[in-house]
Amino acid sequence: MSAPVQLRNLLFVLNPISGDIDKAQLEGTIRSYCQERGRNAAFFHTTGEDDLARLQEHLQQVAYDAVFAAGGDGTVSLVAESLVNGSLPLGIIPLGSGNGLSKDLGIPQQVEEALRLTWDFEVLTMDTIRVGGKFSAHLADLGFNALVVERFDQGDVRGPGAYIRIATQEYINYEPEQYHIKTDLEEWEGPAFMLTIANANTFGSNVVINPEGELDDGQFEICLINPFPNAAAPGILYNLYTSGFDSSEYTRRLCCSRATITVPGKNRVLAQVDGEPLYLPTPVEVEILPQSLHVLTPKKQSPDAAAPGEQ
Ligand SMILES: Nc1ncnc2c1ncn2[C@@H]1O[C@H](COP(=O)(O)OP(=O)(O)OP(=O)(O)O)[C@@H](O)[C@H]1O
Repeated sequence: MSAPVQLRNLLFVLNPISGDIDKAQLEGTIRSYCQERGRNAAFFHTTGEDDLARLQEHLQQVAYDAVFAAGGDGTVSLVAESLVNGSLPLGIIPLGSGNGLSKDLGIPQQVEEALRLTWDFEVLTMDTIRVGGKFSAHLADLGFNALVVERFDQGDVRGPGAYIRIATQEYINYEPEQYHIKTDLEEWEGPAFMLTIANANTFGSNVVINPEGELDDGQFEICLINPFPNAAAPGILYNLYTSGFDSSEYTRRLCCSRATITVPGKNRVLAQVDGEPLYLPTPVEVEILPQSLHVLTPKKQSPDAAAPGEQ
């Protein structure tokens, strides 16, 4: 699987509802940016219904050199799944409220700067994960955060303020679940406040749940936050925002390439997968798909000489 050196025909998958940006204007910006650099831009609009099947069908009918997700984490995950195990690279134009994977990849958060990936890029071939049969490119979890993501998804208010308000309300009465985890390397059993299955490092909120995790090492991490007394909460939060996940006595990470997660007494469990809440049947089987997705990332050292349009 190798990506073409020059990208000419580009598909932009747009989520009309993500981000607070005018999409007609955005299409115009993308179209003229690409035209000026000799690229062709086509657009695919998500509807919220059958988007994966429709996109896969479209990609079978029309040949592109790369597919860009212009939306939030959900749109990025959708486009990534349509490209997994294929030869086309994924580009990301971050528009959502979190944009976790784009941040982990070092992609600029401004549209005009992210568009530079259409002509100036490196290709990373990263791992992806299957969690209970669902595709995940970034982070999935069971426990407290999954509950907050579900409540957030059901509410009308967006943004970090709404997320923090819901998290504070839910924290007061939250009862941690008991989990049994069997990986290809070890076994763990106990209660957990939160259990994150991490291919990447950082949530869109900038919480670093999996410091040092590599996107292309053929492994994923299960990051556990064990139940903790209220007095320990500020310290744990501080660690999460300062890449200090491993410094707490209440946290632990299991590194593996396969795992079975059982939740005693439950035949399904609430999860969030790449930002989307859903129920997974238990036991939850998790496996890595090594080096299964090409992604466009900014060049580490862009040559000053290469001007737009020269490629
Ligand atoms: N045309 C549409 N109408 C309604 N919902 C849509 C449409 N297109 C996609 N969706 C839904 O949008 C969600 C994905 O949103 P996305 O992640 O792109 O943006 P976001 O929620 O604003 O960002 P973030 O995930 O970063 O918070 C999915 O649940 C998908 O089903």
